[in-house]
Amino acid sequence: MSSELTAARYGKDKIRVFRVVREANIQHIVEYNVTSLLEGDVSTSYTEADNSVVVATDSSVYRHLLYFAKTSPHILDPEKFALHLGTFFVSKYAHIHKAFITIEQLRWTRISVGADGHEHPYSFYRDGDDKRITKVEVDASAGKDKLVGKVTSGIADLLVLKTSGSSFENFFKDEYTTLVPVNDRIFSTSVDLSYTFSPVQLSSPKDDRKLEFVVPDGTDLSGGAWDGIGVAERARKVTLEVFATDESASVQATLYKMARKVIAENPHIASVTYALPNKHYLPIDMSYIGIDNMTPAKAEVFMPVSAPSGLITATISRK
Ligand SMILES: O=c1[nH]c(=O)c2[nH]c(=O)[nH]c2[nH]1
Repeated sequence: MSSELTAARYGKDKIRVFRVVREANIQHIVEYNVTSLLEGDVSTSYTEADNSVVVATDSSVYRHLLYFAKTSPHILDPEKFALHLGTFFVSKYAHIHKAFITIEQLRWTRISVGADGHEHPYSFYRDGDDKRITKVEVDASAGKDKLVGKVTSGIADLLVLKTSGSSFENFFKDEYTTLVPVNDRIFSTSVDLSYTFSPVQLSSPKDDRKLEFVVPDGTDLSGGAWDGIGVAERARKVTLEVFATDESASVQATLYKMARKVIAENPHIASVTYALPNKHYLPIDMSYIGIDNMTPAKAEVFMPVSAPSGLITATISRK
């Protein structure tokens, strides 16, 4: 039998880090779960037990992440922070050619206080279980002076439900069809969204603490236009608004409207993928006691079904 190593990637997973940024009158926080993985000329560590090529996951990967959490000017901005960290890894280590940084950001929202409901400068609450996800690849395989940053971000676990404004009719029917068409039903899903930015060319930081973003035409986007935080806010808002207001003919049709709007509102987004489980809530048949709970307008008692669910996915790309 013969075999060979065809892929290898290693690093640190489930790194939990919390950072406070203190300004004179306000404090900012982020809580991240980070995965930081490296690829490069490390095959002998697997095939010959040669640890000399291993940038140890503790001493380098984890300790550098902590150092960057303390010093990076981009810590509050997950896309830029991940690009900064990835750029550092592939720049510092000659034999590391790719870095893969995944950041899951937990929600902390400012508490509103007082009669005017103003935002408190240093008190926060968890206002949702959904996470903001950023996946960054920094690719130095074309050369250490030709770094490319590939960024996909999105949302996970955004649980939503509407009690009307959703139908499912006129679907394909054959001898297996038992599903009854409905013009009004509960629609619930746990939104999994990811959107891909156009790749960015990065320059290796001469000073660790800086990171220049340079797009192919030479325009410096470090200031505003390439705005991961803004995209994330708009994408979450569009997702919730379209979900709430669409007269949904199906999960498929609503998904498509959401994705098109995310692309229309965000010029740097090249494609959008949604994965939407159709979390079924089944009306209970109460005809045994003479009560109509099955016609859509009279359906009030439902059984939430945890499994199975439908799963509707699609990718919509900019033309
Ligand atoms: O919105 C829906 N899409 C489907 O593809 C489907 N299939 C199904 O049984 N119910 C639904 N609902």
